[in-house]
Amino acid sequence: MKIRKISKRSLPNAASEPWVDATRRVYCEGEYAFVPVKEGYPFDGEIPDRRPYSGPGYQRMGDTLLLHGDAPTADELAALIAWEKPSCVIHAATHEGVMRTPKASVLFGQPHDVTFREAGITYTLDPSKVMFSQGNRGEKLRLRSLVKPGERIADMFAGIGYFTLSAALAGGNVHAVEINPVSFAYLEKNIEANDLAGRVTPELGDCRERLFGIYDRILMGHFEAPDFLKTALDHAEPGTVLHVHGVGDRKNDITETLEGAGFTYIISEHKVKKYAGRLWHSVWDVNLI
Ligand SMILES: C[S@+](CC[C@H](N)C(=O)[O-])C[C@H]1O[C@@H](n2cnc3c(N)ncnc32)[C@H](O)[C@@H]1O
Repeated sequence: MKIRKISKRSLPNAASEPWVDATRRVYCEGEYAFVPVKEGYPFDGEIPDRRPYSGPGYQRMGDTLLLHGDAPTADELAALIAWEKPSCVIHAATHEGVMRTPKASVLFGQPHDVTFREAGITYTLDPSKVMFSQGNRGEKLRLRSLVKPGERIADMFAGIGYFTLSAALAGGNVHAVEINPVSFAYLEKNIEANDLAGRVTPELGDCRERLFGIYDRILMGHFEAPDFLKTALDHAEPGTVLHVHGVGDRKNDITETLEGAGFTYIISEHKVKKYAGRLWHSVWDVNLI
């Protein structure tokens, strides 16, 4: 690949130059950027073409990469590090227990807090300590489109603010309950960072004991959420909407609990993301009528 060697600082100015081959990636080392040059333009030298990374999928969070599923081979890991130049690579084989704590092994570097933006929201977390799924992005955006300003909302499983921040950004007043003190500390940080302190009341504890009064909308972003539905219904009335997450087919469990509690309802199912094998992570929207 033909390149021109320029300082990294002048990279933004160079982006619109006619000689830049924008179909290839710029390679950076230290203070310098090696910018691919189009055919027919002067160049400073040639470097070997880098083969695009083609190993297992990953999430980038700040300068840290997170892989799920099977651990990468040594060659795949080396290729990923060469391609992305992260400061840390973490493999989370699975998430454990009710707190959904990552079962993480560090493959490269030292885990640390990372800050990144997703759909206009800033998140800080340490991916080796708490979970974050980019697969929930569509559901967060859907939630944002549903929430109306001033709604009283309970988030029973707030985590680091996965759904709380989206609901608050849309104008809801969110009571955000989280049982894990590590996640809770990030939740508080993320509320501040997004200037949402006026709209979110965070509370550390078990949602089965912490909900208070009646809500217009109840967020139940946990795979075992159908088992918590009775608690949620104690804080609901006709007009309340519940978003009950689960893995596999939990619709019958949900409707049985609703009918047992004497509610009439409309229920609709939305797929969030593939979970494992043929299983889906879904959310059932329940409108109480
Ligand atoms: C955010 S994670 C699940 C996220 C998302 N549904 C996913 O896996 O794609 C669920 C959160 O609920 C919290 N949690 C579990 N049981 C709880 C309880 N009884 N009360 C409050 N929070 C709880 C966990 O600590 C965890 O942070």
